Amino acid sequence: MSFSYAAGGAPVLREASIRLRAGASVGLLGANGAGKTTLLGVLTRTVRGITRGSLLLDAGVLPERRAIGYATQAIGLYPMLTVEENVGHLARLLLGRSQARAAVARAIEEFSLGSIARTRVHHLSGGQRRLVHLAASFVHGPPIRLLDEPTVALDFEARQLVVKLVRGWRAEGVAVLVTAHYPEDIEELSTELVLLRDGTTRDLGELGSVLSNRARTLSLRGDSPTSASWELTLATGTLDEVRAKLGEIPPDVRLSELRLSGNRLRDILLRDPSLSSFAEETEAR
Ligand SMILES: Nc1ncnc2c1ncn2[C@@H]1O[C@H](COP(=O)(O)OP(=O)(O)OP(=O)(O)O)[C@@H](O)[C@H]1O
Repeated sequence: MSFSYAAGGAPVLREASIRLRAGASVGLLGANGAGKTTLLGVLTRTVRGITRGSLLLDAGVLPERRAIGYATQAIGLYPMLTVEENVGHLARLLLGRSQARAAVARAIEEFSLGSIARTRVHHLSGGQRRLVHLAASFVHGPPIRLLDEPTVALDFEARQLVVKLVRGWRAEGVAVLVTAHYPEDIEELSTELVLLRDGTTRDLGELGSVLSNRARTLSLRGDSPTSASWELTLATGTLDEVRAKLGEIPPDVRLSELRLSGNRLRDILLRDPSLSSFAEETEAR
């Protein structure tokens, strides 16, 4: 499908398609302004503009609105209401009074918000607000969950909680679509990758296969804090290649005595492939 914000305006999305599956999580990659939020808006019908074609989710057409939970990038909470009241407001709207109470209790527990449940939102930190926003967005337990930059402002513990929750949702069969600015976050939150560039989506496949095509990196670092020039990084495809490189070091030299440009070797680091190097290369291309 394609999408423009105004008639006659340049399309933000040209050839975009997305396939979400129960129990899988698609990480949507793309530079600032690539159109990720727009794509989520089209999926949820929350943006106004000119859409051509249709977006299909799995084999069916877009399901009923309540089947989708959308945690937008911008936090939408009532600052003068408490955490419980904010989550409860959405629960009543989406589920009705009879089911709302239990759903709110579940969401408060799931997002570890018990200690601040009766605190007004305007007293909360940015990270706490983000968690409340996520809890409210998914209070109705939708089978499809879209998360636009869910890790913004979260500290390490809160971020780990979100990663754990998303993995748990997948295990329950929820279909997830997530955007994040840091490749590490996408790596932890996704099982599949889609790249959005020039308004066109490219299905990159499963995260595991994207990473298995990446090189391991072997770094040998010296003990001079001032000189960066003698950090030696060898990109290697397999562990055998790393062993072969190490094998090039004469056997009578102990690694601890190895000198690089006259400096003593301090540590050897073998890094597994990660999405960071992939993202850097894709953005440069
Ligand atoms: N309401 C709007 N009206 C007109 N143009 C818009 C509107 N919202 C976004 N755009 C434009 O659409 C393009 C895509 O924006 P979008 O927010 O979807 O990108 P993004 O990939 O989510 O970016 P980021 O990573 O910075 O969040 C940008 O050029 C932006 O200026």
